[in-house]
Amino acid sequence: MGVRRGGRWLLRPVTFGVPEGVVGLAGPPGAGKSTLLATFATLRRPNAGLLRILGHDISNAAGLRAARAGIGYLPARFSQAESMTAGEFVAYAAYYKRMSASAARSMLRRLDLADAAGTELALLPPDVRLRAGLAAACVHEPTVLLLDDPFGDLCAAAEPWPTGAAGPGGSTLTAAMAELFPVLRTLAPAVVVTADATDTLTGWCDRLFTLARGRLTEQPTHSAGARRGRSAADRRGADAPGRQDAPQPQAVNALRRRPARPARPALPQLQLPQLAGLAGLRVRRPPAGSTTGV
Ligand SMILES: Nc1ncnc2c1ncn2[C@@H]1O[C@H](COP(=O)(O)OP(=O)(O)OP(=O)(O)O)[C@@H](O)[C@H]1O
Repeated sequence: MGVRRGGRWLLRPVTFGVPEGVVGLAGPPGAGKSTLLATFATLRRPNAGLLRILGHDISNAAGLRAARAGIGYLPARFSQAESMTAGEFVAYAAYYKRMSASAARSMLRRLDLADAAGTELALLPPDVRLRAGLAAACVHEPTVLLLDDPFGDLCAAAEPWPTGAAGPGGSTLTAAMAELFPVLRTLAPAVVVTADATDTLTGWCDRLFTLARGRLTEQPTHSAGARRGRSAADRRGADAPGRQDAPQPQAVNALRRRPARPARPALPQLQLPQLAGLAGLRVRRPPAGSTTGV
């Protein structure tokens, strides 16, 4: 199939298949990754050729309906829902997928979101917010999971801070990826995940492709074991002996090529009761022995 947009081929007509496992798709901004993923998600039609999903030809209504039932799709910017709590967001997804509220609750538990369920998406750290997005995309247990730039916020959070101070850094990103990728593998038999930088996905996927100037090219994936070994080393901490001589993780090198973000004004450090007061809420103290803290 082929995909065109804005008068040019984003994917020149080509025959290919997406196998089981985790398939990475990397390419520079504007290369067409989001458009290709939206095509896989059946939100767009191919401009040439035929697209079959799970054996269904999506050019007829019955095939389209059957294919859609097996697809989970997380667009790049689901943050429009940021004033919803994680629990509301997953419940809303369940409602639209005609799943029960208990399916939503079970997915929240499965993605370790029970404590975060009552917190607005905007207030959650990027990795937890991503897990909420995954829970919403997978509440109906899809066979094909399409994730558009899911690590974008994590990558941005790992950038050095514009003040010049060291940010959380690539080791935090690598540790988060080391936790997220095994989870991704359990969510659907086939997972397609995009990123701007190839290095972000190298070592994590079973197959890795780049999309540039309308062509898909398969790249070496390197072994996931090497990546796991590196993340274990990263988690041992920046002060570990020999750390400074060690090669930088590839993900960090990729981040360095990103343009710096504008500086954010420093926020005063407020305690929970003050924040709640600003929002007009009353804070209930947790019962003694509670681990949630709120
Ligand atoms: N609404 C539109 N109308 C016309 N052309 C568009 C439109 N949106 C995007 N395009 C074109 O499609 C190209 C691919 O956009 P797409 O968002 O799929 O790229 P991408 O690789 O996902 O990039 P990014 O990571 O920046 O989202 C863009 O370079 C642009 O030329």
